[in-house]
Amino acid sequence: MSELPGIVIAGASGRMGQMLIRSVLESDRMRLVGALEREGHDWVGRDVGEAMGGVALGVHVFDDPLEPMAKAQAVIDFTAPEATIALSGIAAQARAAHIIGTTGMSDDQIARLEPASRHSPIVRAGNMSLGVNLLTQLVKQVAAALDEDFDIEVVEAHHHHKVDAPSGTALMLGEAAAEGRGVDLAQVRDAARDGITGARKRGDIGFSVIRGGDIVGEHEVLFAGAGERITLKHMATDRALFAKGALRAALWAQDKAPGQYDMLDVLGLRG
Ligand SMILES: NC(=O)C1=CN([C@@H]2O[C@H](COP(=O)(O)OP(=O)(O)OC[C@H]3O[C@@H](n4cnc5c(N)ncnc54)[C@H](O)[C@@H]3O)[C@@H](O)[C@H]2O)C=CC1
Ligand SMILES: O=C(O)C1=N[C@H](C(=O)O)C[C@H](O)C1
Repeated sequence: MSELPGIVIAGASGRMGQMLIRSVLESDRMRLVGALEREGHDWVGRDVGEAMGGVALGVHVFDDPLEPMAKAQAVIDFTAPEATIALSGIAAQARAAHIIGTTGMSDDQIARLEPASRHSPIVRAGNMSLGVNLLTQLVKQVAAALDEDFDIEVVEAHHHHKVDAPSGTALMLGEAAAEGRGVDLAQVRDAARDGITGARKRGDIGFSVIRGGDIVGEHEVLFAGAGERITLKHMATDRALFAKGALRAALWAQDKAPGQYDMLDVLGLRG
C-alpha cells in the first residue's frame, strides 16, 4: 500500500497554522511531515506537538523549508504574501502541491506565483470554505440578473488581529459581482470612503470593513435598489471550516497537472 501524502504546514504557530496541524493529525488520509515558521520565531527547532502544548510528535518546526519539503507531497500555507511567494519556488522544486490561504497579496505578488505553477499545482483561495465558494456563485448570478439600478456593497467583519483589508473573501465576492455584471472590478472598486466623498457613483462596487474582537469572519453582499434590498450573507464561526477546505484541496491536488487552481475547481462549483 502506498504511503499517505506527507503534508507540511507553514505558519505553524498562527491561528490557522495550529488549526491546520490539529486537522492533519485527526485525518486518516494524510500525515504531518513538517512545520514551518519564520526565521527567529521561538518555535523553530522545537517539536511541533510540544510547542503547541501537547505531546511530542517527532515532527519539528523549521525556518528553512528545504528539509521538510523534501518529504512532502503538499504544503498548506496560511502565512503572509512574501513568505508565500518564497515558498512557491521551493514547493515547485519539490514538485509538491502548494495550497495557499494567504490573503492580502497584490496583483504583482500574485503574478510572481506563475513560474512555480509551471512545475506543480497551486490552489489559492481567499476563503477555503464550501459556504463562501457557493456564495460567490450566488452573488455572480444575482449580479447578472440585476442592472446598475441596484448598488452593490460588500461588507466584511473580522477579528482585531487581521492585517489586510478588504479581506480576501470580500475581494472574491466583489470579483464575483463584477463578473456577473460584466465589468472589471478594478474599474469600479470603491474601498476608501472618508470625508466629503461626493454621491455614490453609479455602477461602483463598494467595500466596508469592520475589525473587532474575535470575529472569525462575516461577509455580506448587499444589492440596494429603490424600495428594496437583497442581502446574501455568510458567517464563519469556527476556523476549522477553512482548514477542512485546505485539507480537501491538498488531497484533490495530488493527481493534478501543474497550474493554478482555486476552490471552485476543488469543490466542482465552477459555473
Ligand atoms: N483562505 C482562507 O480560507 C483563510 C485565509 N486566512 C489568511 O491566512 C493568513 C494567516 O492568518 P492567521 O493564521 O490568522 O494569521 P497569524 O498571524 O495568526 O499566522 C500567520 C503565521 O505565519 C507565520 N509566518 C510569517 N512569515 C513566515 C515565513 N516566512 N515562514 C513561515 N511562517 C511564517 C507567522 O509567524 C504566523 O505564525 C492571513 O493572510 C489570513 O487572511 C485566514 C483564514 C482563512
Ligand atoms: O484573516 C482571517 O481570519 C480570515 N481571512 C480570510 C479573508 O481575508 O477573507 C478568510 C476568513 O474570512 C478569515
